[in-house]
Amino acid sequence: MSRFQNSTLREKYGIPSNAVITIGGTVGVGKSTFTHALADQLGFRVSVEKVDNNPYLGRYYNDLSRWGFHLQIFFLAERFKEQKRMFDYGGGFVQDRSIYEDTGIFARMLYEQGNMTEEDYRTYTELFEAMVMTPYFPHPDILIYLEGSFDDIIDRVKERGRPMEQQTPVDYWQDLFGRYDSWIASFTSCPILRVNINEYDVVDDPSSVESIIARAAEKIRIGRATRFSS
Ligand SMILES: Nc1ncnc2c1ncn2[C@@H]1O[C@H](COP(=O)(O)OP(=O)(O)O)[C@@H](O)[C@H]1O
Ligand SMILES: Nc1ncnc2c1ncn2[C@H]1C[C@H](O)[C@@H](COP(=O)(O)O)O1
Repeated sequence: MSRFQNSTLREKYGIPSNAVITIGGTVGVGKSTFTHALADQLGFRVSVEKVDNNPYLGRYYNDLSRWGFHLQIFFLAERFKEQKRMFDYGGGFVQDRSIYEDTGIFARMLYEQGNMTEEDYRTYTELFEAMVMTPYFPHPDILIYLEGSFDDIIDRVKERGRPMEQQTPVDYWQDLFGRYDSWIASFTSCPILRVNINEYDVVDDPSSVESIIARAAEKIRIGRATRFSS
């Protein structure tokens, strides 16, 4: 079905055609799968991460401290280009992972683990802040945060089978999981909808995604009303 045929579901729940919906959550939780399912249901475009042609990701997993800064700069540049693309289209996007996770989770984790120097971390943070202050960076209308048990998520990482992730020690995923948990508890940059991965089934029960759309629509409506009235 084309994006435009599906826009009736967006209209049914009153989601503005220029909305930007970001999907967050730790590696393997199901963001990319959910991003495509949701975009299909709403008739929105997708904004996805560069994994297959990423020149640093494999090297990063082999040596975090050697390639950590390079990878963060690469992802920042990619997300900025995507941000500009979404801005140029005037919204209507579902985005796979927010830029807030790069800075608030990954870059910070590298720094706190001693895998990024203080100077590099400061340079990265200043670059991020300068980018966020441009007109291309309105906050998304909502962050749909996917969560589940650590064991279920690790099973998904194994099932997906990216070699570089399979050989990464479980401590890395455990640290990331804990950081996501604390990060989302204090996240305030835009409205949040927390969704447990057991609440929906994109393959066998598409109507479960519709109920998430209904809940997200309400948050978007309230978020916009609050933003535009203040
Ligand atoms: N709702 C779901 N039910 C079962 N498996 C899923 C579901 N969503 C994703 N998966 C599987 O879990 C793995 C990770 O999903 P993916 O969307 O790539 O996660 P992320 O983008 O968060 O890293 C993939 O193998 C995918 O097929
Ligand atoms: N900012 C990041 N730093 C380190 N690693 C990152 C960052 N953003 C994404 N990644 C990694 C994690 C995964 O191996 C791939 C794709 O992410 P996914 O959560 O599977 O969509 O890139």
